[in-house]
Amino acid sequence: MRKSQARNLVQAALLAAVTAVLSQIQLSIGPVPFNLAVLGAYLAGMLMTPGWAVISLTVYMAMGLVGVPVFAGMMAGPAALFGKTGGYVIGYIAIAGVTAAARRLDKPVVTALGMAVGLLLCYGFGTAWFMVVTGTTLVQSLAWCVTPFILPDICKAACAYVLGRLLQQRMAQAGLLQ
Ligand SMILES: O=C(O)CCCC[C@@H]1SC[C@@H]2NC(=O)N[C@@H]21
Repeated sequence: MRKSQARNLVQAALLAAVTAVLSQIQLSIGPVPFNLAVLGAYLAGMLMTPGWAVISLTVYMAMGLVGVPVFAGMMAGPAALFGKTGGYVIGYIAIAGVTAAARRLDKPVVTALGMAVGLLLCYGFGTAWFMVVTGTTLVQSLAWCVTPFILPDICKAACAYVLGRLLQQRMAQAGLLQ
């Protein structure tokens, strides 16, 4: 295995682990919890190529699927992934991939747009999944799955942008950035 590939693997694993930890910083505010997993997905997008960002969040999802308690509230297993909030976990992969693809163009506005598109995809998967699993109407699902999170999730995106830029600079100095 080439050195750069090994480095990418380690970074992807680290960001999956960071997302797992951030996912546990949560508040139960209704059927969908508030947590910081989205921040982990954004950081993966800020720090890795699109392919590796997608791999990182897929590893996060796979860890949860096989029983590692990485989902919100230390949940794990197929029942958790296919439960009412499982759609967001697919959405994290979209956030990481779209953010990373937008960041490649190296324009703050494009990165912000990519972050917004990723979040919309995450909300789309999360809400559709929630509706299918619970049989809730669209209006009620949006009230539970999207409305309470818009402002906090924008703040998470802004934090990830600032933190990501700082880490990018440090990683570039250390020769770790692609
Ligand atoms: O069961 C899980 O691990 C998924 C939890 C999903 C929480 C979603 S992610 C987008 C939105 N922002 C939050 O803080 N909570 C919801």
